[in-house]
Amino acid sequence: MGHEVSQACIRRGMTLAPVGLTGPSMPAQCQVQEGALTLDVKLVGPEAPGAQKQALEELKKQHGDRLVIIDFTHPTAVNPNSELYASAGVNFVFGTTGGDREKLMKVTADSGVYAVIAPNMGKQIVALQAAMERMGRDFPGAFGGYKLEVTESHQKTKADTSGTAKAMVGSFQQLGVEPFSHDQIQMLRDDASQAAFGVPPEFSTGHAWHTYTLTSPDGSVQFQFKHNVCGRRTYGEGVADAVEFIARKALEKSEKKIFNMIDILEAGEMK
Ligand SMILES: NC(=O)C1=CN([C@@H]2O[C@H](COP(=O)(O)OP(=O)(O)OC[C@H]3O[C@@H](n4cnc5c(N)ncnc54)[C@H](OP(=O)(O)O)[C@@H]3O)[C@@H](O)[C@H]2O)C=CC1
Ligand SMILES: O=C(O)C1=N[C@H](C(=O)O)C[C@H](O)C1
Repeated sequence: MGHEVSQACIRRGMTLAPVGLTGPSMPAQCQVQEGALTLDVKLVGPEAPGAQKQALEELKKQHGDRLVIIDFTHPTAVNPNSELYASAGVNFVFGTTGGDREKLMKVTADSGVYAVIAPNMGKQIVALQAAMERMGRDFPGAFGGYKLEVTESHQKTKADTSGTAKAMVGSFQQLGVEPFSHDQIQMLRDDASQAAFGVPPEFSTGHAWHTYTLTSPDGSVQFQFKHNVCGRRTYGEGVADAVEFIARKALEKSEKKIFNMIDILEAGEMK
């Protein structure tokens, strides 16, 4: 996702910072290619204590509120990274799923930085999430007694359960489905079950397929909602929308500081 979001931001005319934070197994630098452009990015890993914070503070000194950090890392980095951004006072767009989400929201709110935090940046999926949230609010209990089944398939490197599926389950619960916990979400992470689910093999290293099935108590009525994404380009485009949005909110000194992608869609600012 680091490459995908960098490329999308370059396509929108933004400037990519020459420094990025990374995890323990990454090299000291990488190249981002978009069109005819090739950019070198220095990578700062977590090995040297304080180096990541120092890198952020230097970038902030140079770019002020025009600097937006984009985080697509790992569930184990969700809380340490959000604490790092909060302590360095940098605004951010956060697509990483998992971690302690309540703590993430609290640290961000207490810090006063501007942030977009969302488990899915794909415009049409954000619209589906918004529609399901609204249906849950407008017609609570409309699917009373229905049984929910959720299957999600992602590349085998994905460490956690789909954050999007978890958010959708919240709306189905509002609609009155039988009790359903996140542990009941069926995760597919191996080639054989992904092929049986219909995922094209060329996307085994980057896809997100979700199916939600709701069945009436007597089995006579069934609803199915699906969103199947091959590749990751759609998220990169959503991230570029989020970066433009949050940079503007910071420059305007907006009173509301924390947003999700539904807020951006509702503001008419997803391209
Ligand atoms: N909101 C959305 O629309 C989307 C969300 N996602 C989410 O984004 C996250 C990343 O996905 P993806 O790019 O596929 O994952 P990858 O595993 O391909 O990449 C994650 C990168 O983050 C690095 N990393 C690990 N720890 C840290 C850290 N503490 N600080 C900085 N970098 C770190 C890893 O380095 P190393 O290998 O050394 O650990 C790796 O290079 C997942 O949570 C995924 O669910 C993905 C797509 C869309
Ligand atoms: O890891 C991914 O790829 C994705 N992660 C997000 C999630 O956990 O819901 C969004 C999308 O499914 C892609």
